[in-house]
Amino acid sequence: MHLCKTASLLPQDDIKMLIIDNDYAHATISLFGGHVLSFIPKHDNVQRLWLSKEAMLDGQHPIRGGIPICWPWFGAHASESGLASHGYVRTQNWHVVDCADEPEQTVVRLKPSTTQGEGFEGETQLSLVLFIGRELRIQLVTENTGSEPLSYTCALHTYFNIDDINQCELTGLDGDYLDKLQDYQRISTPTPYTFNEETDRVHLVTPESLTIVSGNIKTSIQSVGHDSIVVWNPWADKSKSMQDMEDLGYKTMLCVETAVTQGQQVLPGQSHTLEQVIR
Ligand SMILES: O=P(O)(O)OC[C@H]1O[C@@H](O)[C@H](O)[C@@H](O)[C@@H]1O
Repeated sequence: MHLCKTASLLPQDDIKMLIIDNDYAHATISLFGGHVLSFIPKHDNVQRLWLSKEAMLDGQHPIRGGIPICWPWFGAHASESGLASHGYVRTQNWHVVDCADEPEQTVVRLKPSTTQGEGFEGETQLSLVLFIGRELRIQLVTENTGSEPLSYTCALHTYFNIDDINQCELTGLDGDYLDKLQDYQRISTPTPYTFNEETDRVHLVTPESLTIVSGNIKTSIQSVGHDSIVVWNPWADKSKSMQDMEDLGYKTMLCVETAVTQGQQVLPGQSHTLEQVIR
């Protein structure tokens, strides 16, 4: 396929990278995983995404950082514990279906090589649509092409770049969350929402807009088509235990994930779009 003018394909390590460089932003997308690794809007030149210095770019392991695509399940598989966490499309090769330069953005559509895999019965078409301009809009579109109703979970598992987790506040969430570190106990969201320990929380709320404020970096996040927001930081001990994360990596990242954790139903012939907009 012909790439649009603002796009180029470059090999890096064992992965093909799609680079978008237009008047508004610079972005890097790994075709392994359909995975956005970097988004820098040119009006402020601030990197919005965090990528681990130890990330494995070998085209086999999931990439630690950027925006992993979790699909067709989020977290552990519901019944088969041996299957990969967060599904199988983040470790698949994706390809560019089309790419278009518009006046204020570049629009890129990617598809994985297959949507079928062990642990999932659905017949589907899956696309990732990226609108890269002053903001990054990312849409994960699942179409049910089979004759049976479909149910799945998914997430845009974004790792945000922050100055310092100890001086970071997340605004826009309230109500209770389910604490994955305490057997899914229901706990009330702190105000202000700041961080001083390992955090792995499923907020069963659907705010349209959230903001992460940390030093000079202020990132706004809008979500559509979700049933939850997941907030994750592995903190010190877990970072040390993870091969693909530098020991102090947890200090400069916060995952705020636009997610469907409760199960999305899609009727035959219908589709569902999970969307996150990052400014
Ligand atoms: O190491 P992975 O599979 O990329 O997952 C990272 C984290 O992802 C989060 O979404 C989960 O809530 C955590 O439980 C998990 O540890």
